[in-house]
Amino acid sequence: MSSEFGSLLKISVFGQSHGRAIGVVVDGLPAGEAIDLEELNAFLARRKPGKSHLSTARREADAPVFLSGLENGVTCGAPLCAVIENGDQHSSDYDALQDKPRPGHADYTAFVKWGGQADMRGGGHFSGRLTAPLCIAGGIAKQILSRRGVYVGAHLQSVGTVADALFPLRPTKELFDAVAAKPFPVLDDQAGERMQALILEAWKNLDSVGGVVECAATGLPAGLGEPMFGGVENRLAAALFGIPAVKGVEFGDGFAAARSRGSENNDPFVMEDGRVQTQTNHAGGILGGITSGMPIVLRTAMKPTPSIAQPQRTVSLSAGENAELVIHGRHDPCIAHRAVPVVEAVTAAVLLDLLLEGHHGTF
Ligand SMILES: Cc1cc2nc3c(=O)[nH]c(=O)nc-3n(C[C@H](O)[C@H](O)[C@H](O)COP(=O)(O)O)c2cc1C
Ligand SMILES: C=C(O[C@@H]1CC(C(=O)O)=C[C@@H](OP(=O)(O)O)[C@H]1O)C(=O)O
Repeated sequence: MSSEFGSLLKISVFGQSHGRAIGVVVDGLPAGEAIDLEELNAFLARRKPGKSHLSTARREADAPVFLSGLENGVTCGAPLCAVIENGDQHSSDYDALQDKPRPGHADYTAFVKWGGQADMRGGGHFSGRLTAPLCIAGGIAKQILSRRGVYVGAHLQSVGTVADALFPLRPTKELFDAVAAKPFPVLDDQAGERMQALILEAWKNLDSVGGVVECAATGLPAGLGEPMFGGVENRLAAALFGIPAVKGVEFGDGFAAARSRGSENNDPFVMEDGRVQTQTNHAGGILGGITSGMPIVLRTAMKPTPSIAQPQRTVSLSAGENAELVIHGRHDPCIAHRAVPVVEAVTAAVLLDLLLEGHHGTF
């Protein structure tokens, strides 16, 4: 199934942006885990639409209802199912798009694949809206991981050409919490101001802008993962590319490593506190697909929002001729800042799955 990922921890996301509800089934959660619903709701609120002029004007409560798997706030071992009702759909915004696919969105490919049956209102099943249930699963995974000393955090590393600082060599839980508490999730607030100005400038010009999310995970043991196709990078990348608008994933220095020398890029091993560690972390905590015990560091490149309000060239599918398209509706002028908790969620889900494998499904 294409909307499902995971090995022992299977996460299946369902629904369409303008359908009645969206939701998630999480199978394989260890039993007996208390889930702090206040903390989970605060996590979901970080992604929620309609909070400011920097995001889509669609307003949703994003309040999950748990149908199974959670009894008195504790996981019971059965598959957990949570749904979020959709409440603020403006489906008429999408009437004209049935015939004229939006450049950069999935309208055309969904039309080809599903023979014109695709529900593309609000992006349908391809919508960024589906990242809300993903955050339910990942928010739960984050709580289970943090109880075991594994912390996952992220920040907006760039918008357009404006860059935030990078995470330090050893990011702490306190740093992750501090960024998560900010209305705009950056390390350097001055860079954050410039990013926000850039997003507004793009929006005023009926345009959109892309960005990069940097994510790190600390506290993982060395030795998780498999070589070749079962590597930690492979597993993370496969899931991260499921987030709409992700067009690139890099680990450690990623593409910059290709411009560096071995003498710069190798991370020297040292004994510290009786453990093998590395002095630098160009590898992003993964060697040969297997965790080294250093923090995992990854970055996702988010493209600029495809739905922009300027006139664009497209085609009329019914007439088979070129056409012009002007999109009316409520869209994010930038996706990347709202994707920060989503990248955390997906990373946490994959890492919990990997840890469960090492512990035969329970730990
Ligand atoms: C949190 C989030 C919000 C998004 N908001 C919008 C939006 O308002 N308008 C839009 O056209 N695309 C938006 N997208 C991106 C589209 O869903 C995505 O580009 C589209 O489904 C095509 O998938 P692809 O870009 O991965 O190829 C959003 C994505 C995410 C993750
Ligand atoms: C609703 C959310 O984002 C939506 C993601 C999205 C898309 O095409 O991905 C398009 C917009 O949908 P609509 O036209 O219905 O307002 C966004 O608002 C959300 O993130 O919860």
